[in-house]
This record gives sequence, structure tokens and C-alpha cells, in this order.
Amino acid sequence: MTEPAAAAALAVRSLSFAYGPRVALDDVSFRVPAGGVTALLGPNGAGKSTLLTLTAGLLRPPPGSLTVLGHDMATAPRKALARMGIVFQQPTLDLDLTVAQNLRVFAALHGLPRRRTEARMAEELDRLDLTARAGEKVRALNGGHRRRVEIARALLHRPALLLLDEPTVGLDVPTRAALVAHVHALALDDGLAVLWTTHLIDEVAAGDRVVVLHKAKVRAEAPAATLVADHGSLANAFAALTADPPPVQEAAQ
Ligand SMILES: Nc1ncnc2c1ncn2[C@@H]1O[C@H](COP(=O)(O)OP(=O)(O)OP(=O)(O)O)[C@@H](O)[C@H]1O
Repeated sequence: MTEPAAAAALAVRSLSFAYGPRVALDDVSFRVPAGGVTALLGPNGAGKSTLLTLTAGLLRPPPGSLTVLGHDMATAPRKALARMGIVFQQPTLDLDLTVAQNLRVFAALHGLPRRRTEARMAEELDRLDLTARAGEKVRALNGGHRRRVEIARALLHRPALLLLDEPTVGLDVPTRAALVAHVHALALDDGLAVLWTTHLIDEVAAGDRVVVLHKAKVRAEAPAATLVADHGSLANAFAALTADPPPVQEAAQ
């Protein structure tokens, strides 16, 4: 697929969205560079899920633009969606199918040939430490393993951008930490760009980029290290950036 050179994995420009009178996104702009993890950090109600839902093409295109590897969601949604893998906040696996069956259904919907499907499944199940669980029904897996199955499934068609909407909701602390580590390893492995939405600052790694969203607006876009240098810690940065009235927005780097 021909893609513009040096295009961001995701570029959001001047995006606004409202549910009737309720403004969920107000002139939001930020970039997710190719490769690495960008944490979309915001308290409840900040607009994170709305942003991911728009990126997935599930809401009427609003004012502003969303491009994935240079493909505009408004004019080339199929090309944009083909480069994207998505794990929604609510689990979407069939509990009564095995791990492998869940993956095969998804691969068939994406038009992957059978032999290629089996090869890709083997690769992703291995990367996510799930090979031994392939034949088990999803119902038998714990929450962390189920999330990893969803991530493996979202990666089968080799997307360049993986969107994760609060993927650790409902997981205990060690399972959350393991999932964070797995996803960071994926982004290091093969240049995958990850947009990880969360309201938990301990899910942000030192090398991540951070976009702080609060009350429908981007309050900062910067490497985590820059926020730590400027505020002393990520917790201080988050507290300051989600305070009212808003501080002056920090520049992207
Ligand atoms: N279907 C809807 N109808 C009306 N208002 C909505 C709808 N979905 C979200 N909202 C509102 O839009 C705003 C942004 O919500 P959104 O779910 O995108 O935030 P969020 O950052 O994902 O929050 P959370 O962490 O709680 O999931 C909130 O004020 C929310 O109440």
C-alpha cells in the first residue's frame, strides 16, 4: 500500500465532537508517531473513548480531520481502517469459542488466506505468551489472558497502529503490569505505534509520549520524560494539567 513518507501513524487535527449539547472533544489536535507508545491520559469523561470511537469510524465524521498513515478517515476510511487494530474497552471475544477459533473468525472477516492465518496466529500467540492456550475456550482464561487474546487478534492483519481503550479495566495490579509490559514489548519489536488510553499514570512508561486530555481539550502533548522534568513527577504533571483553570498548553516535541 502506498503511503505518504514520514506520515504519523495517527494525526488528529482540530477535531471537535458533541453528543447533543455535551461537548466531548473541543478542537483536539495531536500526533501518534510511527513506532512506540503514546499514552492518551485523562480522567473519566475527558473524551478518550469518544476519540477512539471516531478513529474507528463508528461515529459520523465531525469537523476536523483524522488520518492514519496519511489516509484520511473522511475520504479513505477503508485504507485507514486496514492499517489499524482496535481493542475496545468492553471485551468482544466469544467465550464459547477457543482462542484459536476467535482468531480464525477475525482473520476470515479480514480476508486473510487460511495458510497465512495459521502462520500469523502462531506468531502473535507466541509474542503474547498464549501458544499453550490456543485450544482452550476463552471462558477458561483469566481477564489478563483474555485481553492478550484480543490484542493478538487485533494484530493478525499487521496493523501499523494499535488502539487500546483502557485495556486494563477490571484487571488486578500484577496482571495490569504484565499487560503494560507486553504491549510495550510489541511496540519495541516491530515499530508498531500504540495509542493506549488510560486514567492511570502508573501505566505510562518513561519512554512513552503522553497526550493529556481533560474536559474535551488537549492540555499537553509531550514525552513523559519532559513532563517529569517540568513538574517533578508524572503525578504532579497530571494534577497540574487537569487542574482548573487550564495551564498554558505544553508544546509537542
Ligand atoms: N453516548 C453518549 N451520549 C451522551 N454523552 C456521552 C455519550 N458518550 C459519552 N458522553 C459524554 O461525553 C464526554 C466524554 O465521554 P468519553 O466516554 O469519551 O470520556 P472518557 O475519557 O472515555 O471517560 P471514561 O474514562 O469514563 O471512559 C463525557 O462527558 C460523557 O458523559
